[in-house]
Amino acid sequence: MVVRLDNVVRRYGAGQAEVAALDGVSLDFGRGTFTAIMGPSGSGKSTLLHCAAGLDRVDEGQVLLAGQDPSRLPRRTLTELRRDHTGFVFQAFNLIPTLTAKQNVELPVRLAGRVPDPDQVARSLDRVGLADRAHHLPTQLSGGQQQRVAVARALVARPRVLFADEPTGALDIRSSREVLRLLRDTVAQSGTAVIMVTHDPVAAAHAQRVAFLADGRLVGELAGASAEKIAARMTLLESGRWADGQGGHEPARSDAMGAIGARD
Ligand SMILES: Nc1ncnc2c1ncn2[C@@H]1O[C@H](COP(=O)(O)OP(=O)(O)OP(=O)(O)O)[C@@H](O)[C@H]1O
Repeated sequence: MVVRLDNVVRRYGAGQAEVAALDGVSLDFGRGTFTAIMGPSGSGKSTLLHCAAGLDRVDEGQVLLAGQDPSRLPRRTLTELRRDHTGFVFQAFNLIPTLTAKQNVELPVRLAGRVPDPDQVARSLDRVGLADRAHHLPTQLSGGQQQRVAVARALVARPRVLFADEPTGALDIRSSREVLRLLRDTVAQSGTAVIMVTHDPVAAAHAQRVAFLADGRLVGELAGASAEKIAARMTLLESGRWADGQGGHEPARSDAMGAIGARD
C-alpha cells in the first residue's frame, strides 16, 4: 500500500465553530492505482489530500505514507519522505516564471541538494511530450503544456504517489484530456499511485476508482464508471436532500447515503 488512511479525523476551529473536515475516513491507495476524490464544496477533499501527503496533521486515526506515519516523524525526516516519495500538481501549475521548462523540472532535484541527471530530466520532458520545448519559459507555453511541465517536475524524482489538486481546473477540454491521459499512462507505466481531487466528472472518469466525500465522510465509491454515472452521483450528493442531512437531520442523511450506496 502506498498511502493508507485509517479512520482519519481532522477538525478545524474550536467550540461552536469547530468543523470536522474529515470525520472518520478510511481509504487505501495501492501501487499503480489512479483514484479521483470528488464531493461537494467543503466536503473535505483538499483536507484529505493534505493529510494523506503529510502536509497537515490528523486529530484522530492514522495516515501511512510509504509505510510511515508522518505524525511520528521528525520534521526533517518528514521533509525527506515527502521529497523522495511524493509529487504534487496544482490547478495553477505553479511553475517558476523566470525558469525554462527544463530548469523547472530540475528544480526539485536542485532543492534536494543534488545535481540533476540530464538524461533523467530529458526523459521526464520527453515522457510528457515536451522534449522540443525544454528551453521555453512558461509564458511561451500553452496552459496544457505548462501543466505537462508541472507533471514532469512532479515525476522527476520517481515518486510513489502523485497528488493532483484540480490539475485540469484551468485547462480547456483538449488540454485536460492530454494531461489526464498523461496521468493514466504514468500510473500504468511507472506504478506511481495518482490521487486526484476534481470537480469534473469527465476528469474523474479517467481514474480507475472515484471516492465520494460528503461532510467529511466517505459516502461511496465507483470503479470504472462513466462520466455520466459519476455526474449522477455528484448531483445526488449536491442535492438539497443531502444538505437537509446536515445539522442533525440524520434520517435524511442516511437516506442519501443509502441511495448512493456506501461502497460499491
Ligand atoms: N484551515 C482551515 N481552518 C478552518 N476550517 C477549515 C480549514 N481548512 C478547511 N476548513 C473547513 O473544512 C471543511 C473542508 O474543507 P476542504 O477545503 O477540505 O473542502 P473541499 O472539499 O476541498 O472544498 P472545495 O471543493 O470548495 O475546495 C470546510 O468546511 C472548510 O471550511
